[in-house]
Amino acid sequence: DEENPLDSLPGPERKPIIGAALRFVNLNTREMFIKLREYHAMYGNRFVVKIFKRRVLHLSNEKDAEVVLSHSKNIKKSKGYTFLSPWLGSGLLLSTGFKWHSRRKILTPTFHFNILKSFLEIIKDKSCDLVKRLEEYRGEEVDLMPVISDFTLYTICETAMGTQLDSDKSAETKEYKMAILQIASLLLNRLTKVWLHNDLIFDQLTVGRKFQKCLKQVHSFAHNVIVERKRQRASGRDYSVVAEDVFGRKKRLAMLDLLLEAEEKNEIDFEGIMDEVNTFMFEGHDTTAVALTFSLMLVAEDDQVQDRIYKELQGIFGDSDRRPTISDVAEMKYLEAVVKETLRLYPSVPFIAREITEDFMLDDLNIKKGSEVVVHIYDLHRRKELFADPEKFQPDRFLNGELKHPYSFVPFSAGPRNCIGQRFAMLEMKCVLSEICRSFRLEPRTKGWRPTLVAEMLLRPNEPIHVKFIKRKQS
Ligand code: HEM
Repeated sequence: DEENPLDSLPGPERKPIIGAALRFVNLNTREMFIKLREYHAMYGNRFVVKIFKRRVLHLSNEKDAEVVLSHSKNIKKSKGYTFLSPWLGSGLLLSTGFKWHSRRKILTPTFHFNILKSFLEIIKDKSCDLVKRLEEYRGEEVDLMPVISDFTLYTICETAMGTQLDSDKSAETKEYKMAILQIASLLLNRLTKVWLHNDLIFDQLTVGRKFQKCLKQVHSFAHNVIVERKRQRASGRDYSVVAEDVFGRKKRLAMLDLLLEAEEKNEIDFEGIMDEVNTFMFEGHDTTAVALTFSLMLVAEDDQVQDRIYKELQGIFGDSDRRPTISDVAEMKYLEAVVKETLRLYPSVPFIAREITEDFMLDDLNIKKGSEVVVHIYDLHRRKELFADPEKFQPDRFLNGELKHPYSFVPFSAGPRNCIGQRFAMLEMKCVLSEICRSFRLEPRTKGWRPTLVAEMLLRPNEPIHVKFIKRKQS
């Protein structure tokens, strides 16, 4: 084990050969989250955890985050992400090098303003359905996560693949929904259990077999949707305008249509389209679901914030019950600050991990090829040097002037590998929150209560979050 400058940094005790391995044996995801916060408090914004030969540098200050995230060469995801590859293949999240560059170029126009405008039509419909679903609770407490997850899953499925999971009751569709929900949690479970990392062991166990079954269902569903959409395009119908679904609703543009256009120009092949569709389904569903759940929790317990949101919406819509346009959404400045402040406190992606492929300098510290670097967005967002009274929910901080540093707030990451779906996500979150806040007054189950947190790949509440939705006016 050769000398490495990282060994000069603080961190948990490095025993000969095993390093700090014993400290991490048998920790569940909640304990792991707490342990890393403890290390951050003990060792500061740069510390190293060495396990056997693996050195992981943990960072949580804005200057270091800038150097790492803006690096143009060190864009390779770290080993932890490899468990996702049977599902996402070499889709945008996982790919690197030339493949990543060319895919990023093809996919960027998918999130262009004009295309987002057409996705807003789907988001509005799904938001309306969600409001109706919340009405059915008649002011009783709602366990948010499952209800909100359905909303984000239905929304991404229709925008990504043009498929309606909610109204299509076929067995295949139901199976797909179950499989998508299960597959992500099986993967995260694997990530946090060292003995499941080995493929041979994993594949033999029930959890591994369940994973394979879900994987097959998810892949075969996506495959069939793509083939069907391709067939329709080949038959000469302009799918986005003419075709109608089984309910007589006009089919709308989906991300898949743009990928099929790219295929017609030989920019991507069938397998590539599968990978990207699966990647959108994975990245675009849970991330927004947790962010919306935390937003609703925070809004429900802050009367002042809720009044200001409502006032802003009244200013835009008056007493009309028309649905929001893209320029209405752009006008929701206070609501945007609420979403940002939620993402500051509860960043859906709490850390970003890279495998270093080229030596680089962090000030005077040489970070060598082969090391891993983790940027802790959760701790960065809570630095008191950057955000006064950091534990407090204060949306105003995003209205009053500039951030102290461009890398002090990075819920969507930053630099070349930032989130390609961030404008879509903000549009979706603002649209649905505005529809909810126009229709209901929110109340928490217990004021001041906060869930404990677990960080798998996403930051999640460890207990259910309950909110009451009290109808504002009878329709
Ligand atoms: C609140 C919602 C969201 C948050 C907080 C979020 C956050 C992030 C972050 C932090 C990354 C960088 C991950 C890394 O470097 O390891 C990322 C990447 C990505 N996100 Fe999002 N995301 C959200 C929603 C979405 C949506 C709705 C989509 C798709 C429609 C999406 C698609 C992607 C893709 C494809 C990447 C990989 C980009 C690349 O590597 O070039 N995300 N996201």
